[in-house]
Amino acid sequence: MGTLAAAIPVTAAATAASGHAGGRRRRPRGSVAVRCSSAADERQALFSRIAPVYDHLNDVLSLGQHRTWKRICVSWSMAKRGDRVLDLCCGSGDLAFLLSQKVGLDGEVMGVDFSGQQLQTAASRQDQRWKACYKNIKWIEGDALDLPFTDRYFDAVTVGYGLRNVVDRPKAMREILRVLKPGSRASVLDFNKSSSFFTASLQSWAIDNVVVPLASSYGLTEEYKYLKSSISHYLTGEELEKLAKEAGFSSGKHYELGGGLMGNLVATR
Ligand SMILES: C/C(=C\Cc1cc(O)c2ccccc2c1O)CCC[C@H](C)CCC[C@H](C)CCCC(C)C
Ligand SMILES: C[S@@+](CC[C@H](N)C(=O)[O-])C[C@H]1O[C@@H](n2cnc3c(N)ncnc32)[C@H](O)[C@@H]1O
Repeated sequence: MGTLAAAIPVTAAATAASGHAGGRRRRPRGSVAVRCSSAADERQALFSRIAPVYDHLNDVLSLGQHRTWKRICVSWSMAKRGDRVLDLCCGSGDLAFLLSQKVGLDGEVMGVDFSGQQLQTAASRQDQRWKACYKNIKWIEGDALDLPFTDRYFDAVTVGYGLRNVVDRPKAMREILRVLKPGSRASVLDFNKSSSFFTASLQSWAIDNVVVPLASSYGLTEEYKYLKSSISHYLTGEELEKLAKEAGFSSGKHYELGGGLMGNLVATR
């Protein structure tokens, strides 16, 4: 049974955003975007379940390194002061907050995620932060496969650990292309599906022997076991570059980070 997937504003500000988003793409009157994918529902539920401890476990399990990888992802998006940018699959907002500092109060940041719980975490983090620029962020509950924005709307898009988790990656890349202005970039950070036996073995060992056991102490064994299987079903850097070109991007280049444990695709429209 699918559930309604629509840009349901999380806050009053987001209500404005969905209006400011250049208007939604028009659907025939009376129609709704219905997500008929139990896999998507399961992932939405998974990320909602882990929302309360997500940030903490990321910091502990990566020894804070994920923040470095996210800064690189945002830097490579080429977002600059005054830009209108999208953090897709924003979760608790790490990349959106980094983008906010890049674009400043003259710019706009839209954080989109289909997990209301993740967005609630993001919104409460925003309330607790003192930097004035963070007022330029709006959180929108929406689906990466059916973005509530008009064509050529954004100057940059970031996706942090999101593309691996969407159920239709080619469709997600086509949506990202659609909402990007010509010549603009998508910067897609995720785990690297390494061709190096050593790196792949280290990554697998760390997840089996550190990540999952610690997650188990929070009652999240299955959620973090999903992490390992999702990486095994992800795309290699070369396949990500091909995915970008097939979606219509003029170029796509994948760079390994963190000794090959992570990777970042930079795709230019
Ligand atoms: C920010 C990171 C992962 C986000 C993330 C993505 C997912 O798809 C998940 C799916 C299910 C549960 C959780 C997640 C999730 O948290 C990357 C850093 C956090 C990782 C959980 C830790 C990865 C450890 C590395 C394999 C080894 C690090 C070695 C060294 C300490 C740098
Ligand atoms: C691992 S988290 C990444 C969060 C954040 N970008 C970060 O870097 O920490 C993946 C996020 O993608 C979201 N997500 C997965 N599929 C989605 C979809 N089809 N539409 C919107 N969000 C989606 C999940 O709800 C989750 O918050």
